[in-house]
Amino acid sequence: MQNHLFEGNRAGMAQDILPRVLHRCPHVVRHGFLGETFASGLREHIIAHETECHTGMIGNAPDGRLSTDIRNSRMCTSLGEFGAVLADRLLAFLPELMVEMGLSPFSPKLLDLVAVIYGEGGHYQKHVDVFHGKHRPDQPRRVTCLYYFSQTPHRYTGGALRLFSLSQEETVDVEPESDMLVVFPSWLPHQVLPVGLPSGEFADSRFAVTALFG
Ligand SMILES: O=C(O)CCC(=O)C(=O)O
Ligand SMILES: [Fe+2]
Repeated sequence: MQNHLFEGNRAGMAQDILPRVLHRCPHVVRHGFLGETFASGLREHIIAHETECHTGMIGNAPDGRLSTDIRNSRMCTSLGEFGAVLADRLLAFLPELMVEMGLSPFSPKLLDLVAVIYGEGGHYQKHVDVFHGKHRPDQPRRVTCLYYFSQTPHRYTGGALRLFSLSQEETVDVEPESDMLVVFPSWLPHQVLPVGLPSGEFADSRFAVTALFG
């Protein structure tokens, strides 16, 4: 009898909860997250540190060879005071953002924070952020926060963030704006659509900070 009840509940859950998880792209968008002064200050900071922005590659070949096939972007970890301010604000906001996405709140810990710059030919193929690679298997990522800080209207082409539901049937395209925050669970598949940079100017690139919490 108990088994029947359990089976019944499980079937109910599958009908009720699974489709909502499978076909949803849980995410939160906040326009004007830290103010234009912060966004333009961070932009000027990164432009001044252009020489410290290195091409970020991913080892996808069996021999661990790095390539720009999966991801073509430059990364900068020298965010100065901007990084600390952003991390603090995100830590303060995350509990309410989790509730807004319908996900369980947790005590977030900052795992990674990096500025990512996409110029001509920049892109990031569909991926999830959950795995931290073989170096830190003990710290799975739970939430991805993206803070965009290219000037609006932007001078690059393309570059939308595409979110996919787990079923792959639903997609949401988010057009980055200056001082905009986007948050989603790190298990959600997502992609950066190809970027063009007609001016060729580093200052006109697609700028974002990726902050990962676990
Ligand atoms: O910049 C974006 O819109 C997404 C970047 C991303 O997926 C990542 O850094 O893991
Ligand atoms: Fe990602």
